[in-house]
Amino acid sequence: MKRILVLISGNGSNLQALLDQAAAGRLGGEVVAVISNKADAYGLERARAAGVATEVLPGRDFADRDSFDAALRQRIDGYTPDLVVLAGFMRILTPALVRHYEGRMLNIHPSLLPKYQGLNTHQRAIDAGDDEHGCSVHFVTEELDGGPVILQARVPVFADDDATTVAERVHVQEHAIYPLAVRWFCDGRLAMKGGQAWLDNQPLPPEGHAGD
Ligand SMILES: Nc1nc2c(c(=O)[nH]1)N[C@@H](CN(C=O)c1ccc(C(=O)N[C@@H](CCC(=O)O)C(=O)O)cc1)CN2
Ligand SMILES: NCC(=O)N[C@@H]1O[C@H](COP(=O)([O-])[O-])[C@@H](O)[C@H]1O
Repeated sequence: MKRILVLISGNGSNLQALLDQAAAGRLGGEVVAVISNKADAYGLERARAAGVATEVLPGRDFADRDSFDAALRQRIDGYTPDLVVLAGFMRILTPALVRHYEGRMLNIHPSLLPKYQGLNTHQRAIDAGDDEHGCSVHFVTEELDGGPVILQARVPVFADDDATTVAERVHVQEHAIYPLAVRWFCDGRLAMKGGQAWLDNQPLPPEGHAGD
């Protein structure tokens, strides 16, 4: 059973999707701990309700990004995870930390990468007049939201949408594709090699695995 550690900063709906799949025996691994950089993250309640260990590491307790990441690495490694999953973890990670977990750290990003790296992606898609938007699961690399894409899901954007309605539509897709990508990793089907995502020993295209 692979050991999965999840990093959060907020609501934790993606964490909940992972917990639900794990409880149903469909994740291929167990969530061994949840670490948040925000003490008020509701995702911590979700983890506790599932009997999963939780820790809080407030960014404000550290003088700089390097010292925070050094402490975070120590906390993470204490759980000896096979996979580290960012699920709404809202901190940019230092190159040293990313290198330590490269190939075994995933992120869910609320856009069709490489479009809209960074924050505020739903409003940016609306402001651009996009009629399609979505989410991407990718390996985490030093380049912010620039890691190789594993899986994407698309949603329509309607004229009367706002950032909240688009976010709700994207969340539904996130909760489907993230557990799938994590399952692929836990089953030994997914890897990062030469800066590319590979599934079943085949390199994935830039947009990730095409839906079935
Ligand atoms: N080195 C990397 N770090 C992180 C990656 C990555 O691919 N490489 N993915 C992000 C996740 N993310 C979007 O998916 C993201 C998270 C946070 C930020 C950001 O600008 N954070 C600010 C603080 C914002 C806040 O506190 O609200 C910061 O850290 O200064 C951008 C994108 C996770 N990290
Ligand atoms: N750049 C990172 C980022 O914006 N991630 C996004 O934060 C949300 C977390 O929701 P959750 O806490 O309910 O899982 C998700 O929509 C995820 O794509």
